[in-house]
Parts: sequence; structure tokens; C-alpha cells
Amino acid sequence: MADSDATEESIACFSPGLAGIPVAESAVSYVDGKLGHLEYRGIDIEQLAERSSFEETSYLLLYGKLPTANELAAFDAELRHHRRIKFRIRDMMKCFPESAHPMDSLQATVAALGMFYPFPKSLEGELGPKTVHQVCVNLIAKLPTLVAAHARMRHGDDPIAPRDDLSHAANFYYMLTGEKPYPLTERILDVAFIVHAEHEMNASTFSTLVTASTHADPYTSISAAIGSLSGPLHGGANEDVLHMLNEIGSVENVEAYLNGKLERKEKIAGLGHRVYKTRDPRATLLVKLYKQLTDKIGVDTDYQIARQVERLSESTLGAKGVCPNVDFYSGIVYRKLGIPTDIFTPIFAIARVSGWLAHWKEQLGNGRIYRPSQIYTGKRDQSYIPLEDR
Ligand SMILES: CC(=O)SCCNC(=O)CCNC(=O)[C@H](O)C(C)(C)COP(=O)(O)OP(=O)(O)OC[C@H]1O[C@@H](n2cnc3c(N)ncnc32)[C@H](O)[C@@H]1OP(=O)(O)O
Ligand SMILES: O=C([O-])CC(=O)C(=O)O
Repeated sequence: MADSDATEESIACFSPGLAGIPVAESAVSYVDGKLGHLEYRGIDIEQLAERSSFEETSYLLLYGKLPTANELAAFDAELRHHRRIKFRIRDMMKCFPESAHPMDSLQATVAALGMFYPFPKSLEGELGPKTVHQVCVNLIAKLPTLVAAHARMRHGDDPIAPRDDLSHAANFYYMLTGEKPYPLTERILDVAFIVHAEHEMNASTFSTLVTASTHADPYTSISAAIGSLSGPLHGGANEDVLHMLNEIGSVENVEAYLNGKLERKEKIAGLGHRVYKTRDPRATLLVKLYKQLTDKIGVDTDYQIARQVERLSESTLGAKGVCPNVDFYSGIVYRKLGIPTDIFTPIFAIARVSGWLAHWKEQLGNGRIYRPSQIYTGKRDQSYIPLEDR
């Protein structure tokens, strides 16, 4: 560390990946990583998965309390009303390359939304509750439409207009496939949205907050979050898990696959978590959903391979707290619903936008610009060398 001016104090605080460093105070969700327990606004995720809807859970996250019947009806009606997207946004998506990943399309179109719905820039963050509410409704309502429209247009199909008579989950499925879902499909998608809606200070939520801390507009902040979520160490892992299951191909191949990965010290998609040192409670809920689906049609190879990966990794990785996370079992549920693999992470974003916005709202007016420090490891006091002398 010669030539650096790092102080002993800054070196002592340094935690790669900010592990264990609180960056905000928040009342949105609570995770107990040892027990594998998750609460949104104090309510156990299992209860929400059992009894709530995505619309109600979004209200809970944004407003810190369960809505009354009237409040829920009004919020739901607003969401339905704001599902449509402007034709210019659709035209813009048509110009994206056919090979564009749906997460890249989503990130770009959410950033573009900010041009259509200008947001007052304020140095003091003085924003009326109505403006803030309107932004939340607009983003939660429009994300499914953006995802479904791109998914269809990339194959040359026309986008399907949203239907106001369907729930958030049913309408997304309808816009994606052209078919109204069976009640079980609708409920499974709804619960998948609930369990993905929020997870305290994960990388994409932190991205939202870092961007918003400069008082950039919320569309820019959510676009930054979508970019963050797309990475394979975060939300993008749900897509990678399915590629891994395809690559393994059969239950008999799991052991050799795992041994190879461990020998090469490579990570296994869908396993491990910064906070959970036991099975992620959401993985358990997703297995339950999968079983509801397969009660009727029987388990398939994807699930059998995934279970074998979990079983065989227990003694090695499980022993050091590397267990299935939320991304491990979500893809096998979505595949069973006939959803294309590259739409898995966009589904995560459709759900997580409520959590991102809850944190964004919480930070409004009381945040300070994020500006951590660094430990400089470069040289000092170097002289400029003219080009001809180098
Ligand atoms: C929605 C979500 O974001 S959930 C997470 C989705 N991401 C994934 O599934 C990708 C695979 N998992 C990972 O890459 C990591 O576990 C992360 C990114 C989730 C967490 O990373 P970190 O908290 O930084 O843990 P880190 O990478 O330091 O791992 C700690 C130890 O567990 C091991 N480990 C962690 N995850 C895995 C894995 N998936 N496969 C094999 N070993 C693993 C590491 O090799 C390391 O071992 P060591 O102490 O012997 O060197
Ligand atoms: O909390 C994290 O780091 C990742 C995660 O599980 C999530 O965002 O749902």
C-alpha cells in the first residue's frame, strides 16, 4: 500500500461488497438469515403468500399497512387504469434488435418512460404525496405491459392490449400468451409476484437508492435497479438455473456436474446468499407452488434434477451455509406455466418494482447523497511524460 493515503480507520471499515455494513434505516422488510425468515412490514411472507394478492402486498409495502377494502379497491382500479403504454414506446421497442434480452429492453423502456412522464426535479426532495403515489402506480401498472409487449414484438407479433377486467397477474399472463389463465395459473403467478416483491437491501434496491440519492427521477432510478437485477449473481440467476438444469440433462449426471463445478471452484446458479445461511423461505414457497401445479400433471425432470442438486450439495455447500435461494426453484414454476426462459428475470422485476418503490419513497426527503469512500492503492506525485519521451 505504498504511496496510498489510506488511513487505518478507513482500512478497518473496508468490507468488500459492503458485507455487514448498514447503508440505510428501513421499515420495509425484515430478514433473519439464520432462521430463514422473511417479513414484509412485519408480516410473515408465508402468510402473505397464503392470503394476500400482489396488489394488496404492493399497497402494504408502499404504505406500511394493509389496505381497507375501499383502499384496496381504489388502488387496484388505479393500477388497472394505468396499464396502457404510449404507442411511441411500442414503436421504440420495435427498433430494438430481435436478439435484445427482455431485461435490456425493460431497462431501456423504463428509462424512456421518464421522458413521457416528466418528474419535478427538486433539490430538497419536496414532492407531494400525490406525485409520489402517481409514479408508483404508473411503474407498477406498466411494467407487465412493457415486458409482454416486447416479448411479442420481438417475434413480429402485435402487442396485446391490457384488459381492465383481469387481475395484475392474470392480465400479465394474458398479454404475454393471448390466453386468459386458468385460476390456478393466475394464483401461482400472483404468489410468485408476492414472494419476489421485496427483500431489504439487495443490490438492485441499493442501486435504486444510490441513483435516487442524487435526486435523479424515479424512472431513472428504477431503470438502474433493473440493470442491477439482470446480473447472474442477482435476479439473472433464475434464468441461469434453467440453463444449468438443461445442461445437466438427467438426475444421473448431477453428481459429476457438481463435482466438476466444485473442483473448478465455480459457483452453482441459484445457490448461496449474502444473508441466508439456510434455505431461503421463498425457495420453499416456490416448491409448494410447483407441487400445486404438478399435483395435476406430475413432477418433471427439471424438478428431479433440481432436487438432486440440492440434496447432493447439502453435505459440501450446505454445510457452509450455501443453500437454494429464491432463484433456484422459480424457473421450474415458470417453465411449467409455459413462460419463456428469458422472461423469468423480467417477472422478477415486475414484482420487485413495488419493493424498489417502497424504499425510494422511504428515502425521499430524508436521504443523503450516497458517496462512500475508497482506499486509494495507486501511485502519487507522478510527473507527466511527454508523448515523444514514452
Ligand atoms: C435474488 C438473488 O439475488 S438471490 C442470489 C442469486 N445469485 C445466485 O444464485 C448466483 C450464485 N450465488 C452466488 O454467486 C453467491 O452466493 C451470491 C452472489 C448470491 C452471494 O455472494 P457472497 O455473499 O459474496 O458470498 P461469496 O461469494 O463470498 O461466497 C461465500 C462462500 O460460499 C461459496 N459459495 C457461495 N455461493 C456459491 C455457489 N452458488 N456455488 C458454490 N459455492 C458458493 C463461495 O465460494 C465462498 O466459499 P469460500 O468461503 O470457501 O471461499
Ligand atoms: O437480498 C439479496 O441480496 C438478494 C435477494 O435475495 C433478493 O433481492 O431477493
